[in-house]
Amino acid sequence: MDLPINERSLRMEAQTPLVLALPKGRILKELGPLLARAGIFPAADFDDEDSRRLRFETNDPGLDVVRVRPFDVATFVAHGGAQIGVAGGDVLMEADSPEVYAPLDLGIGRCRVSVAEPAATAGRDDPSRWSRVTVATKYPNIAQRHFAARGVQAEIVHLNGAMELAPGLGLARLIVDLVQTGSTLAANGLVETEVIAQVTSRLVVNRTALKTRPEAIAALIARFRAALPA
Ligand SMILES: Nc1ncnc2c1ncn2[C@@H]1O[C@H](COP(=O)(O)OP(=O)(O)OP(=O)(O)O)[C@@H](O)[C@H]1O
Ligand SMILES: O=P(O)(O)OC[C@H]1O[C@H](OP(=O)(O)OP(=O)(O)O)[C@H](O)[C@@H]1O
Repeated sequence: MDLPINERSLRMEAQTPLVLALPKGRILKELGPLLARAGIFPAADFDDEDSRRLRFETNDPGLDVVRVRPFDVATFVAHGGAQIGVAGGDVLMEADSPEVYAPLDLGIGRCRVSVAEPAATAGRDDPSRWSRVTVATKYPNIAQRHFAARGVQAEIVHLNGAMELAPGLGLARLIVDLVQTGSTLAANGLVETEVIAQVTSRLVVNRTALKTRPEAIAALIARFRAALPA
């Protein structure tokens, strides 16, 4: 019997593996044990840093994983290329996408997004009297929103790393960056002056996929939830 086109495409979609986008780097290292407790075992070369493959099957024929840069997890999930992913709260705040739903805090990648400035000048004048300030950051949206809420216009110098160098080299007065132990700031003569947000990594889901494949996605969320430490 011929099925109507909509029903046919829904059935085909239900047979396609879900794609889980995972961030390369430090979060992936912390995520390993959690994936194992959730019963998700990617193909053996997933852990091989020399492998050029980016998409991997798992022990579950209904689930593939892709390994992408941390910021790109939000983009893949927002566009529906990956239906589910793991992203830091910093990345989610920066992307601020209505298509990305974050139902589960995984409690890993714990740090904060903060403002920092040179120890030598910190506290010298009153920030509430500034009308503008130069800020070096890889988080232009977070920084702009943070200062705009205080009536200060942030002029952003967009860097992808080593923000801590910027004040000393005259690129910006302040930085907005991640802080965990504070040792990177201290090693570069900076002090944390304000915490903008606490950060952990979240399980994220594409909102449309949540409607089109609700059972498969709910089952995966439940597996991650059950894998969290009590
Ligand atoms: N010092 C830290 N302590 C704890 N979590 C951190 C720390 N630095 C980053 N994170 C978390 O890990 C995520 C990925 O950071 P990581 O440093 O691995 O990648 P990145 O250097 O930002 O990525 P890229 O390779 O694309 O530049 C961040 O988005 C944040 O949520
Ligand atoms: O407070 P701390 O414990 O010192 O951690 C903070 C540092 O960690 C992150 O950098 P990362 O090590 O990921 O290097 P990156 O700049 O290449 O992203 C962040 O950008 C800080 O530089």
